[in-house]
Amino acid sequence: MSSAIINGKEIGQEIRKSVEKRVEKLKEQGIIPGLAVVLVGENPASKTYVANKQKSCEAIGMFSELIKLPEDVTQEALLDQIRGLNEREDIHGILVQLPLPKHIDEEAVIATISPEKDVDGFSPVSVGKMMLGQDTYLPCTPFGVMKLLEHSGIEVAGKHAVIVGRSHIVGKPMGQLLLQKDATVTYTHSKTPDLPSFTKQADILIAAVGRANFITKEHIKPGAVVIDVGINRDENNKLCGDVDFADVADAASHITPVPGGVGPMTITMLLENTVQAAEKKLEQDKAEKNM
Ligand SMILES: Nc1nc2c(c(=O)[nH]1)N[C@@H](CN(C=O)c1ccc(C(=O)N[C@@H](CCC(=O)O)C(=O)O)cc1)CN2
Repeated sequence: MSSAIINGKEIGQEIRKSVEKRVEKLKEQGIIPGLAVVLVGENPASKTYVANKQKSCEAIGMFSELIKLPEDVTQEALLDQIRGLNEREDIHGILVQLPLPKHIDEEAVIATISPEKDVDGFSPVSVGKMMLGQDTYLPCTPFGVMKLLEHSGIEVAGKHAVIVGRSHIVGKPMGQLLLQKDATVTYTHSKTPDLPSFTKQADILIAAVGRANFITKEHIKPGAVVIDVGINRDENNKLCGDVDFADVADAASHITPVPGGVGPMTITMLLENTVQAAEKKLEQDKAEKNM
């Protein structure tokens, strides 16, 4: 069997074109959607992701501002920066690049971002709303996976989705979004005994465990859709996912590559969420004017 490769770069570009049109519309009404990106320290991967986020914003006419803080910034100084951004009229979305240095309380930082500007969808308010199926900003990576499935014509309802991984930013919300589309969801993780006995039941397998080439053919039911959320380096320092692509490709009906699969969708959905935030703010301002 040969599998269809889901091209996240292409699908992401298509979505970005429609987001760009919405940016143009906002600009006609005097609004430039603005994203503030807070980067703490010198983590090389984080620096690359942040640079890509800024470049992607600028490419579709959005405004982006980088707030670069030293590795030893205090918790209070970081919270002050976020409180300041919460008040700014020209900033519609705020994100704090993760991971943060160990001395910083990540949960407190995320909880300080105003829910109206939480375009990463990580704050307790956003997570609660997502769980309840209410209107909110969805976390960009799981949101991007849902878009990949939709654009690839993959039906989710009635399917058995198995998630490998239980992180707050990918695994947990991923299962929730699939559940909301009527999939039957099983969560597994690095400590699940006899993992293949679970993953082999998956019509849709989401690998988000953070281990290079961890998922092999023995984990896959023939014809399964395999979505690789991992971003790792192998023993030769080559970028790779959680799925051993060469081993699994023939068994899967559809598969995402790394790079070029889920990764580009994460930034695409960040653009979508930020434009949504600017649109909501405009509507709110109009409603207040008419009161
Ligand atoms: N505040 C956040 N922090 C982090 C998030 C997040 O969504 N919000 N996710 C990850 C990192 N990340 C975005 O921040 C991210 C990772 C990877 C990619 C991507 O496009 N990957 C490319 C390969 C890039 C490369 O060559 O290294 C791909 O897979 O094709 C985008 C965004 C953790 N932190």
